[in-house]
Amino acid sequence: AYVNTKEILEKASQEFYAVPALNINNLEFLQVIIEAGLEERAPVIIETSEGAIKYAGNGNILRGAKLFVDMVRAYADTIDIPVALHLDHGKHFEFIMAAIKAGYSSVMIDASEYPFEENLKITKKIVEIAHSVGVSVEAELGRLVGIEDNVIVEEHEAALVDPDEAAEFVEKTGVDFLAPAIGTSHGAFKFKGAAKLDFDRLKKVKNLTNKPLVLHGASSVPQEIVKLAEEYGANFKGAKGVPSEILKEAVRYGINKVNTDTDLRMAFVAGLREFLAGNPAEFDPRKYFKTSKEYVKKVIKDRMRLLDCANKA
Ligand SMILES: O=C(COP(=O)(O)O)N(O)CCCCOP(=O)(O)O
Ligand SMILES: [Ca+2]
Ligand code: NA
Ligand SMILES: [Zn+2]
Repeated sequence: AYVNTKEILEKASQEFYAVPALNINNLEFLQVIIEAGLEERAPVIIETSEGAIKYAGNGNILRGAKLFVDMVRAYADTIDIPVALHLDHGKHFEFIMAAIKAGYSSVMIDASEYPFEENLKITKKIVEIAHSVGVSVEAELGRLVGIEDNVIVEEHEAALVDPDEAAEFVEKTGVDFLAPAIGTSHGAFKFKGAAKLDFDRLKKVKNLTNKPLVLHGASSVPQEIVKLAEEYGANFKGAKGVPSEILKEAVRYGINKVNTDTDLRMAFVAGLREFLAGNPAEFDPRKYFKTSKEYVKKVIKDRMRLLDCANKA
């Protein structure tokens, strides 16, 4: 069934587990996400960035948003696990409104690079609009460090969430779930030294807001996948993610939505490189993504179990 993201996350927050939020840009990732959800009996949160919407719609924003809603609902309306579609990192009003108009379950307004009062004002406006038509809202406090396409934030501006600000922010904006920056970053090259998240801030944000919380930049970048891809020509020197143990701890302290994109991308490209190296004669697009899809599906199923949302559908 096609549901509101808030429904999935409120339950997760009550029961202290988390749900992976899985980014898609094409049909193949959607297919394996749905299969994984059905096999693990897990709730599914699918999300698309603004870049994904541009990509799917050949630059036409409303067409891209509509395409994703129709693709996701074609699956969601025909299966018995809850499925939600979320706009990830909505930074531009045009994309947020297109997602709402197209029928997304929820939208993120990411105004976290602006000063607090500005972020609050912008977020409040989006919440009023979205809530008026039953769409739930995610917002972000603090800044991620790192680069992922157009999700680029200057390193020196990196600032972790201020827990006292979080309480005021949630109170004044009415936002449904919050992404507090606690030390992660987007992409495959996280952390300067050892992987470390600021759990002290996380616990405070949870206690002060009592809202479902979102961890961005949460991919683990499993080394076996990095090695496999490199065996077939990839160059992922220095790739590093969030270790599973740290993710589990984040869930214990109140994280309920775990944004995962890089791990899916790495698994897909490792599988693609391996398949193409071993099948020089293959050119059927229903065949040459086979290994990629198997690897992505396994990453998703493992993460559903790690976050304890398996059998929670
Ligand atoms: O927090 C995350 C995922 O973090 P991860 O990189 O650790 O998987 N996300 O919000 C996903 C970011 C997707 C950005 O994609 P574009 O390239 O389309 O802009
Ligand atoms: Ca941000
Ligand atoms: Na998001
Ligand atoms: Zn993110």
